[in-house]
Amino acid sequence: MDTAVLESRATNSGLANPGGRQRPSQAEAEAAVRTLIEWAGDDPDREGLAGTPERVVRAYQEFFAGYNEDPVALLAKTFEETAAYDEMIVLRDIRLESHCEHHIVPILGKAHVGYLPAGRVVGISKLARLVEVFAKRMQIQEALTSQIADSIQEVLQPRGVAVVIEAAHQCMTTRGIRKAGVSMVTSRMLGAFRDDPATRREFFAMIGGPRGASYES
Ligand SMILES: Nc1nc2c(ncn2[C@@H]2O[C@H](COP(=O)(O)OP(=O)(O)OP(=O)(O)O)[C@@H](O)[C@H]2O)c(=O)[nH]1
Ligand SMILES: [Zn+2]
Repeated sequence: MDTAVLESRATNSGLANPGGRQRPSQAEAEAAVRTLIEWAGDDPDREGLAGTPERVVRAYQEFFAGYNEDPVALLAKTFEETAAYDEMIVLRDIRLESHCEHHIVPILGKAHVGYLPAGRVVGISKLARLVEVFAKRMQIQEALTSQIADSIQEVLQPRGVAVVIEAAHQCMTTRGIRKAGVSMVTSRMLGAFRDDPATRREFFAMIGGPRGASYES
């Protein structure tokens, strides 16, 4: 399948970079941060805060770098010389740092990604990079989970994909209801992982089952 077809399929599933709209300039973004500082009740011109708008904008560039990345291109390079390996491939305990789209505060946790190859495999680091591409956007955990699984299914067309995410939402732990220690668990099972209970069980055995919040929340 050529890249154009893959790109259009990814776009149809809402996977492509949703940017495309005209972005404000860096100066406009810094001015917005300055407004928030004033709104919070502090003086943006005092020494400690003078460089803060610029620093916050730089931090946002890191937090939201995923809008500049293309998940389809990331998975495009595959290998077929696998000695006919056709068992499950699982990358577990991928550190996840995202931001919730409702409050723009951190979501911290772990992702586990598995698939059953159909002839070709992808470099294992690419699975972790794929998690990053979608995590470094404003997210809800359900969409993040689906986007990771769906892009692997669309691009690699394996016999199945499984994604599990366990994460703490700081919008629940540090504000609002303030329930520390709560984690949210989401999963997306496609192909054999959805249809075959034994495959699903094998995957959960390989990731050790959702193991609770062993990350900082
Ligand atoms: N389903 C889902 N909900 C999320 C996620 N991240 C944050 N939320 C929730 O999104 C909801 C937003 O609800 P609102 O009532 O609009 O916002 P709010 O008044 O700040 O809500 P509280 O957090 O309850 O104070 C909250 O219940 C959050 O807990 C997520 O990844 N998935
Ligand atoms: Zn939130």
